[in-house]
Amino acid sequence: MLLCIDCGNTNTVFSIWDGEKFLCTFRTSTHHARTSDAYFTWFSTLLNHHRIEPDITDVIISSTVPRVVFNLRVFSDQYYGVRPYVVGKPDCLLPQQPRVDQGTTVGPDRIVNAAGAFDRHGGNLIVVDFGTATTFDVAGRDGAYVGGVIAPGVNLSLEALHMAAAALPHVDITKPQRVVGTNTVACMQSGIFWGYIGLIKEICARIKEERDQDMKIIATGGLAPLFAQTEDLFDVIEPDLTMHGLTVIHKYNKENDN
Ligand SMILES: Nc1ncnc2c1ncn2[C@@H]1O[C@H](COP(=O)(O)OP(=O)(O)O)[C@@H](O)[C@H]1O
Ligand SMILES: CC(C)(COP(=O)(O)O)[C@@H](O)C(=O)NCCC(=O)O
Ligand SMILES: [K+]
Repeated sequence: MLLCIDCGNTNTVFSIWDGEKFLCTFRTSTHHARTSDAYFTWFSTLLNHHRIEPDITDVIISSTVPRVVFNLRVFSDQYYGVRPYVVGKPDCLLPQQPRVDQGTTVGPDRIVNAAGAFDRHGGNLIVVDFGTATTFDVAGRDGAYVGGVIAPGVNLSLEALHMAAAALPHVDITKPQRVVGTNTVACMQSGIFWGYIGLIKEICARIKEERDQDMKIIATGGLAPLFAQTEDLFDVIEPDLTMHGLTVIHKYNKENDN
């Protein structure tokens, strides 16, 4: 069985793939100081709770936080005797090489999103990923990551208002009833919600225009359904897209004897 680990700047997600389906998905906050033993304590407790006894033979990791990779490698080695594939490292093969400026680093989550989306939908698409940052990851006709857009994440934007302005409270995002808010919280929610609707529409339209092609738009991340409520922004919403991409890259490595 394959353990897929997707480590974002806010949350780290573990999923076990049995070759046909994901058996379970567990989420914890990302902390670079978490030790291999702490990962195991957390993970094995949840597995016991759900009465899952996996036979983990392979591990693949995507991490947007470089510092956590060391402890995840130790975790994989100590507890499963497995050398993990780490997306973005030279010893993890990619089905398609990213086509970006020389010397630039691409977030591994974005490469994984492009691979996962290409596997399900073919080439020429935009993945909108609502994470700590909101990213637009563009995959070309052959499925390669060819670039994209990085915008501040939804919660990050709300937090920034709260941090910088003494009179603005911490608020959670929801769809406001009206555009014109009649209290502080409603005003802030309106700014972020409708601002994001505009941002998503404008960026996707401009990407399509720039590439002179119609492109499928796939959304992932917890907040995708919230924005899809109002308008037809996405062709499809796939919460497990990054995890699926990890299984695709793992399969590619196996098929190529890596
Ligand atoms: N279902 C959800 N509802 C509301 N907020 C969410 C949901 N899922 C994620 N978020 C928020 O989106 C932000 C990023 O989430 P996540 O996808 O875990 O980011 P990352 O992959 O960068 O770690 C967090 O601030 C989190 O609170
Ligand atoms: C853009 C990101 C911060 C998004 O990370 P996330 O929101 O998933 O935590 C991450 O993909 C990253 O650090 N990228 C490196 C720069 C790039 O992709 O061009
Ligand atoms: K992400």
